[in-house]
Amino acid sequence: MANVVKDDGNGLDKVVLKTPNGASAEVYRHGAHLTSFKTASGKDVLFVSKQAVFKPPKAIRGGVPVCFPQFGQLGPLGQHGFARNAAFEVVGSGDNSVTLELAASGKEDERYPHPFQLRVTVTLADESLTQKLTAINTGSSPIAFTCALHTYFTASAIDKVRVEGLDGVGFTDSLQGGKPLTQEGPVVFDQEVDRVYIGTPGSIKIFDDGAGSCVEIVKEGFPDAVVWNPWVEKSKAMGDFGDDEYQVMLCIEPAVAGSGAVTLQPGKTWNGTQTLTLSNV
Ligand SMILES: O=P(O)(O)OC[C@H]1O[C@@H](O)[C@H](O)[C@@H](O)[C@@H]1O
Repeated sequence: MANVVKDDGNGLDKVVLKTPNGASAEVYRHGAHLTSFKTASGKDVLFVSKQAVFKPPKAIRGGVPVCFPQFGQLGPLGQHGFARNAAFEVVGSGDNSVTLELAASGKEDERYPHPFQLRVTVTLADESLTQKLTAINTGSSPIAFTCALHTYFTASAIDKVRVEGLDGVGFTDSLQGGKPLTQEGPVVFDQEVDRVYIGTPGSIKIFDDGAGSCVEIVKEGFPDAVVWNPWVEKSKAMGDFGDDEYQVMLCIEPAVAGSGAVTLQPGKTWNGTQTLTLSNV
């Protein structure tokens, strides 16, 4: 069931999805931002900061900001592009799904004077959720973009979490000026982490020994994955993030980043998806 809520209490519109067995998801029109995914078995998969600001154009801290048409600082635009700051329209819904669209005219930001359509479709099932990002070049010249589904996951405690699936994968370390390194073993968190893993496998798993759960991320179309935890000092420096919240979250972000930008010819379409599936371990 897809239900549009006209005012979430902050004056913003959101769409609530529910399955008959009790799974739910919430997607804001602002940024096509997924802010909640609760499974039928009762697990809250996504983290949203208690300090998050629900005031456009500011991006919401947590859930899944859509970074488009630029990931991070990989281009002339502001950090992570402008889609996460923009108002989307609801253009379709099904039993357990909703599609939101940004019809960009090319006037949104003078540093990116290209028309495009960006669609985000969220489909909910009892223990899984799929997010599909579709970009269409609606202009008359090629466009190039990088992007990410900047997914914030909950963690019972950050020292109880390990990320499997990146062993042997090369990454650039954003905390060392983009130094190229290779992952050895699982990714664990005992300090600030800000890395772009390049050319990753299609499945990455987050094991949370404190919660006795595993979230599998299956991605297509996104060659790369960003792994981020702000740790102590960066948490304190962010106004919309609690000082201690780095202990209960981590970001794994399917991305087009280190592998280089996608070039899309006029009239052509690009798709990227991630499916998040919860299981007990
Ligand atoms: O504060 P923002 O713009 O939402 O970015 C959060 C983080 O996003 C991550 O993707 C970047 O790798 C980090 O460097 C950045 O700090």
